Amino acid sequence: MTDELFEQLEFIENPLFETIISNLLQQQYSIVNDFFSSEEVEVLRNSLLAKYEADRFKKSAIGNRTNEEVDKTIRGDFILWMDENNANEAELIFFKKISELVTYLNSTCFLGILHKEFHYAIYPTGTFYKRHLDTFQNDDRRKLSIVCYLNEENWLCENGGELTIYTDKDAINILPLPGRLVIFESQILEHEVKAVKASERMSITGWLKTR
Ligand SMILES: O=C(O)CCC(=O)C(=O)O
Ligand SMILES: [Fe+2]
Repeated sequence: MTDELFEQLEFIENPLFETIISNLLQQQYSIVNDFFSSEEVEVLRNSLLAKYEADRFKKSAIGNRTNEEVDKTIRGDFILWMDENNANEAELIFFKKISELVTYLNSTCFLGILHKEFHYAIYPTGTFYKRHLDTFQNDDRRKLSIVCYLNEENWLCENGGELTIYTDKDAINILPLPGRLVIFESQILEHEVKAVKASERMSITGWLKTR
């Protein structure tokens, strides 16, 4: 009986996910290049742009959905929440990969992630998101923040828009390169999006949450 159960639950080690876990344990963040292939980034970017052009994005707010306030001196991006239950083909690829990561985290680190929420984001030229923590006073369920960049291949340093993560010792500057995924501890690491100086910065941002 017991043998049967162990057979069914045979565990396959995933080197990429193992790297993410050891990065998180050591430094509370992980940067993964090419988490999504350039083809995957392209379909996701097209999906974002189609919805943006159909005017479905709204001005981002601070605070959570029950307690939100638009303040352009803090953040200037436009967002659209994704609906996993009505996902298009591109979004299904996205959610499948993220779900694999969540399943892995739950089975190896017992993180107890029960929910996830993601939104598309566009930062037009001139916009930014001032230094902040991704948790709310009235809700501490966000455990891990995930950002995935959907920009064109030729994103330049001069375009700005770096994600800066503040650790005890350093400020880590991360360019929003296509396919790059950044994952970090929501309740611990303050971070900011530096002003975009040229072009539009496109991404998907989300959170893995406990109950
Ligand atoms: O786009 C990024 O690099 C980070 C976005 C962010 O910090 C947020 O939406 O809370
Ligand atoms: Fe954030």
